[in-house]
Amino acid sequence: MKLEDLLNRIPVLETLGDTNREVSALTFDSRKAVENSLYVAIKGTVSNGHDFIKAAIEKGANVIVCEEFPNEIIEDITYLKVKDASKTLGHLASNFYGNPSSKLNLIGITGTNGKTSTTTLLFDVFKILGFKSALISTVEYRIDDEIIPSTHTTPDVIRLNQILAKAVESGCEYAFMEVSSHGIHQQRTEGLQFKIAGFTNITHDHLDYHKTFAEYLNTKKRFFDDLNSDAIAITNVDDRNGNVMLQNTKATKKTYALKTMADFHGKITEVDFNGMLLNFNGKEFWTTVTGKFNAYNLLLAYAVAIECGFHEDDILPAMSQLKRVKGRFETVKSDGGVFFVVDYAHTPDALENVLDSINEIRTKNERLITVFGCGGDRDATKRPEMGRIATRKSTLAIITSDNPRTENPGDIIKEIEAGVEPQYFSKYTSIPDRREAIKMAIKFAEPKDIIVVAGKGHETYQEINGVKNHFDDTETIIELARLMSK
Ligand SMILES: CC(=O)N[C@H]1[C@@H](OP(=O)(O)OP(=O)(O)OC[C@H]2O[C@@H](n3ccc(=O)[nH]c3=O)[C@H](O)[C@@H]2O)O[C@H](CO)[C@@H](O)[C@@H]1O[C@H](C)C(=O)N[C@@H](C)C(=O)N[C@H](CCC(=O)O)C(=O)O
Ligand SMILES: Nc1ncnc2c1ncn2[C@@H]1O[C@H](COP(=O)(O)OP(=O)(O)OP(=O)(O)O)[C@@H](O)[C@H]1O
Ligand SMILES: N[C@H](CCC[C@H](N)C(=O)O)C(=O)O
Ligand SMILES: [Mg+2]
Repeated sequence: MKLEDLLNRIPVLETLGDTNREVSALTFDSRKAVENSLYVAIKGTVSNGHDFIKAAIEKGANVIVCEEFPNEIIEDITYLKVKDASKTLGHLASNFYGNPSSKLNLIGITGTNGKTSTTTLLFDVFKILGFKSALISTVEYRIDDEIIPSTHTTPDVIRLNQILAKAVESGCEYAFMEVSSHGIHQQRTEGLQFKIAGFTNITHDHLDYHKTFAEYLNTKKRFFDDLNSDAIAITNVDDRNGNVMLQNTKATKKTYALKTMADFHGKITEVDFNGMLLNFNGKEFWTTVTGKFNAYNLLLAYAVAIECGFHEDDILPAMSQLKRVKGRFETVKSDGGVFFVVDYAHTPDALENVLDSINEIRTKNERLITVFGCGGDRDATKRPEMGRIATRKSTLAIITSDNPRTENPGDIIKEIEAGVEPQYFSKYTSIPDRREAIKMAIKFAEPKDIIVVAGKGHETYQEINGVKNHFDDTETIIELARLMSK
């Protein structure tokens, strides 16, 4: 593509060198620069991309976009100075890939919990309705039936535009994507044109990165602040910060709730391990997707589908056919009658919701055993809170490991234990090896008891010191339950 076309509507403060040249590719990583590519120097969390300008040129980049010109200016290279390189990258990526986000209906979902669930439910509903869509999620990226492995919940803006361009080319009319707070903060969604933005909820997570809850909240809000006036913003007004999200948006505002008045109002009529009987805006339907929190995800998906122009008489029957989302309140019943719930709850709020959902369903004759841990190199303040919640809400909590990464598993466990209240000291035990922890839960369980294995959901690995060893909660449960004939 011609550099002059690529720069269409992008403000440049100062130019050195010739702008009449072809650009073969875009990159923000010097190691991935190729012949005649354009390298954008970004100030990151660990290093500064400006230090790699020379390395990018050595690999073939001949256009450099940066916030400060380097000391050494090389002949035949074009240097463009911009105010904000990250922001500029977003607009360059959109231009380079032909502005794909404006050629389909892009729907972004943000919030602490429920993004993967809601986007996946939407992708599945639209498939049932007969539409081809793209999905960008923590679990996987999809272009209709094609599955692309996921690296980030919200990938970088070049990758995003690549996927969206491919989706447009494949005839997708919709794209459902998760918008993480890291993604917003690092401007990975810059330049994308969202048709609808949805908010699930906001609770404690990622304070290692955002430092304070106020900053985390503000980052999420920025996604709505940046929407165009022709977009639609849908928020959960049962969440105490639901309205905050829409304070400064130019988009049309819509609300959904189970507890309060809202444009989209839902009610749970019945809920058990097999599914839920729900009532959305006065119409009842049954779904096998269960767990109280999933009523919120389904309601947001319903609101999005209505705002896309579909009729409730088409949406609700499609919702009745939905399957559960991988690793989100997935249930397994062993031959011995023990009930397992595998769930990706890795935040205090998510764990509380899962345990509350089960406690509302169970008759209390059965015991609830919770196996969980907390990730290493992630927000450590979640740890004591999760320890407190698990012991408060279960008959027995077994504290174990969940991706220790570079941390010592024993130290993480100690931080979780520190949150257990004295009256519950007898309600927990700690077993660092996750397989052994699940084994202990099964040994302890009697028919009809419920074992929740939380934190890893769909994950198929346990990450220790940069190595991802195969580990799958569901697989381990099935194997151990069979071996132990429970
Ligand atoms: C903390 C964080 O989010 N880091 C992301 C960030 O990297 P960074 O800012 O640390 O990059 P850096 O190492 O400081 O480098 C700065 C710049 O120099 C460039 N560089 C660096 C070295 C070199 O030799 N040459 C070079 O050009 C880098 O490409 C970069 O542009 O930008 C990179 C490119 O987009 C991301 O891949 C990277 O994600 C890391 C791997 C990551 O683990 N991120 C997680 C925390 C994340 O983003 N998670 C969220 C939310 C998860 C959820 O709760 O769902 C997600 O959306 O996945
Ligand atoms: N609407 C919701 N409200 C509260 N908790 C939820 C909700 N939806 C899901 N959860 C809980 O959060 C867990 C993670 O759900 P999901 O993967 O959909 O969230 P996410 O926002 O994509 O998370 P991540 O930040 O890891 O991408 C679920 O396993 C469940 O325990
Ligand atoms: N996207 C989240 C997922 C956490 C999942 C949990 N299993 C862990 O490793 O902490 C994160 O990277 O913080
Ligand atoms: Mg997710």
